[in-house]
Amino acid sequence: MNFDLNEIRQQITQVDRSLLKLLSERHRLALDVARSKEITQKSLRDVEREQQLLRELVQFAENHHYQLEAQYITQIFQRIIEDSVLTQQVYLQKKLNQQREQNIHIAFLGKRGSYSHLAARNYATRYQEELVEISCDSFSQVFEQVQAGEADYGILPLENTTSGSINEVYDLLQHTELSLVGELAYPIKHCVLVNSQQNLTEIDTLYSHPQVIQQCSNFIRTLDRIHIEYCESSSHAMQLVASLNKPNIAALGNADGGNLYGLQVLKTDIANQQNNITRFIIVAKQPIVVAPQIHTKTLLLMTTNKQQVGSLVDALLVFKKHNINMTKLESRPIYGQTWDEMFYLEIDANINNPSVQIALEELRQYSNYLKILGCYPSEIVKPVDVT
Ligand SMILES: C=C(O[C@@H]1C=C(C(=O)O)C=C[C@H]1O)C(=O)O
Repeated sequence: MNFDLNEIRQQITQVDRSLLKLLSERHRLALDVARSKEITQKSLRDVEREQQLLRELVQFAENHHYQLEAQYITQIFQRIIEDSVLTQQVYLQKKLNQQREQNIHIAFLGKRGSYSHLAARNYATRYQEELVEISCDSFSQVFEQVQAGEADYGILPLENTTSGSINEVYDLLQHTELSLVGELAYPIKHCVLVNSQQNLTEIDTLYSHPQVIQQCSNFIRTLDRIHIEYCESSSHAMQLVASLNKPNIAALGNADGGNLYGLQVLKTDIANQQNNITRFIIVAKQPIVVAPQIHTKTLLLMTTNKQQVGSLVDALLVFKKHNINMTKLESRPIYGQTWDEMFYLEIDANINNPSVQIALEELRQYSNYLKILGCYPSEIVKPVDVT
């Protein structure tokens, strides 16, 4: 038995490299699968195959006495499968929409290090593009930059698992000519960021964006006599705290962003909910076509006839009749029309599918106004249930 730490660590490094090599091999095979499905038009996701695969892996480990927990195996392979599905999606979408740009200009709220910036980086990486950053001061500026052709895409947060819908973005969608072309789920991990390692009790002022403050309200309530300074974005807050360089102030933001401004993490994981994820949408000037093999979502904007009793129910029943799953229903006031409401409906559907087109035609009978805001690949890969 060898107990030399350096030597054992060298062996671990070797094993990790072998794992990486195998992961890259699997990644390459996923691309071959995508090419095959491009020809056969077979659905990209095969839940039965995934379940079978996971069950067999757990059984295989058990038969070989690997001493690895079933849950551990399942979680790791669910993550691997997620990468495989998204890799295939990107391949099919790039082929179909003939994206040839070397780099993509993405407009986002805030400065470098904001959550929107980190999500934009993620989106560009997923599509294997070089990101050209276009930092904006407001959500409306993100829309304007894309409209003006300064940016290819705009990235905007639509909802968060802790604080819910981002109304301002929903309202801006009411008036835009842009189309939704994608979505992205980004895990949000809020931290307290400071200039130097001080004690939490020395802090009397917190700087951040209102959404972040709301998402960390339980933690903030535990602090004595704290003053809140609202900022345009969490990155503005981080930059301000870094430039003021005072011991009594802190920014709430993410560790990666804080790092860009030379801030240190004083406390991590301060959000009310551990599972704090923001769903971003990606907007562009032109709509995209989504390959039929891909799990697709469509966002609709609709008003119903208020004079007609049960008009919203009638509208929603159209989806039931056509076996279309609705993933979200949101309502927002219409400015200038007191008590009138605009409905946002997100459905699991591809508008190029003839049966979906029939359903949308039927929906028009129950709506005064109906607009397709966009049809886009769902980039949220729900893990299969293997219990
Ligand atoms: C790779 C495939 O595509 C998807 C990804 C899977 C995987 O990575 O193992 C399994 C089934 C599909 O949901 C496949 O169909 O085999």
